[in-house]
Amino acid sequence: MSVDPHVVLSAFICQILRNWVAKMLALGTLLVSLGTASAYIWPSPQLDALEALRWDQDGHRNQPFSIFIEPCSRDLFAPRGTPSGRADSADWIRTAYHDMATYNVADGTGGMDASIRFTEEQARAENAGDGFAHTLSVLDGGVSRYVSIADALAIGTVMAIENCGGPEIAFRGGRIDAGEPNTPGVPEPQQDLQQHIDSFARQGFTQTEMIGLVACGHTFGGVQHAPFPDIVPELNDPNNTLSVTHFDSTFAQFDNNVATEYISGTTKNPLVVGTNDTTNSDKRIFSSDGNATMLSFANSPQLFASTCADLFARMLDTVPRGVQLTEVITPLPVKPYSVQLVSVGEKLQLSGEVRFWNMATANRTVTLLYTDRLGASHILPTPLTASGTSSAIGGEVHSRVVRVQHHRVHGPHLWAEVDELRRGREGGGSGRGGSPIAGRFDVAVRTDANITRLFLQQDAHDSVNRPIIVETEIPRPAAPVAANTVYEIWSVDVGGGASVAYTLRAEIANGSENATASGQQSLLDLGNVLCAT
Ligand code: HEM
Repeated sequence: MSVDPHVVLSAFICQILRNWVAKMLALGTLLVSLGTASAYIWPSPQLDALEALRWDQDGHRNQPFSIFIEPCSRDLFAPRGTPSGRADSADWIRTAYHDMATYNVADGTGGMDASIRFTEEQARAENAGDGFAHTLSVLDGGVSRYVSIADALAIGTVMAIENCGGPEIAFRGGRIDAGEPNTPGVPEPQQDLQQHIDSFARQGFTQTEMIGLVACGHTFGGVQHAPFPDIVPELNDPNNTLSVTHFDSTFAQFDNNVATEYISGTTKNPLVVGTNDTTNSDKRIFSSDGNATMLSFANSPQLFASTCADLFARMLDTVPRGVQLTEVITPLPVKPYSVQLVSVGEKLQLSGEVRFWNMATANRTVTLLYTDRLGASHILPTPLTASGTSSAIGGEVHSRVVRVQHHRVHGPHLWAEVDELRRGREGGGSGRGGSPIAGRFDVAVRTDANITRLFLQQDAHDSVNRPIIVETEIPRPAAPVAANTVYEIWSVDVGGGASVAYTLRAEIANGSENATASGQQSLLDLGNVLCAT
């Protein structure tokens, strides 16, 4: 049998990965000195996925969210594309708040756990409107085994705030999706001030923080006529077809107008100047400290922004007791993507991309280097080509992606130099399996690797839509199928489905220990690492 040249799993690849990780650990001090103390160590499948969703927003390798809030007044669900007066960005922020607002600080239940996705919660009067269903249908596009629905909602919220003029929000990942609806508890406009103070206390916020969080949220969006006909009228306005009375004059923009207009008495906020005083909850809340907090926001856009940055982050980090969030996820200065080592005859070919965050400008030259097994350094002969730029936070920060293709390599260490700055580090190796059309994996396994189990993992959803993993065994061949003197081939047919993503994993008997290592790529681009030694 001939060896599929696209398949290789080797001790050599593992050596690259391990050396790379060791170097990244050594690099830790440098990362600290670059001001990215919380940058994690690549590779980490979960953090890689969260980092990409959080930061690779526009341009090259853009992730699925930001286009839905560009421009920030965009309403994907507007009837026949009319200017509806609504905005996806406002929906996402309100959805996150309503998901969190069930939190009970006393018993640790509720909080950001995507329980708002249950129709039972959405049917409650406290969750009037269809913005929750709209939001989740869009943000579902970012959910995977590494990104929970609640994490996707949190990232969408961060983007909506940041990309629409707001401050940078510290984002942590690791939220866990609820398996059932939470106890009700979202505040409603007809409740009195004491009920709101008590409600926010249960959620973990003081009265002053309540004023802040409501003002921060209500710098976006407004009240729609359909779900709240007793609060706002039908507008019969072709430029506001869903009759939304906005909280301030800039409903798709983060700014302190919600405070300046309130303090100056020009506000049209329907929860302040509504004709029915019973539902004027913003008025009662904003004035509950003699307007001191709102005055401070009106006087200082900076104070408003920094207060909102803190409160929004706390809102998103309010999770059920026992859920452990990650460190704040900052962009990795150097991040490899889709790094693959492919066997071609007796050689290995390296290809892939490296993202340089805010570092490699068009004027800089990027060089990849590697050391061979004897420790000698070499420069990859062909200069790297820029394959695009990506950006985040409304275009404030940019990364540059360079592509390395088909360089033959012989050594285990690889790193990047950006002009005089040596900061990048090398990527792992790869196995690449099967044709997406035929849906078959042929995996070359080292005969001396002592693999006890080889299997594929595939994303799926459980009965309440939480991401789960389905496993497919790759059986040990009944009779060894030798590829050459070093490898034998294990195979599995996975059926059709060109766009299915798989992770290839192995359990390896190492004395009495089992070890598992993995990476994730699509079937078309399986850039994985399987440590088989
Ligand atoms: C006492 C507390 C609160 C009450 C009574 C309240 C009430 C309301 C009401 C009645 C609406 C109209 C919804 C619609 O028509 O679809 C609304 C919209 C909104 N609320 Fe609140 N809210 C409160 C707190 C908050 C907080 C703390 C946040 C976020 C931090 C927030 C964020 C939003 C946003 C972004 C919208 C606009 C939604 C859109 O335009 O689609 N609210 N709120």
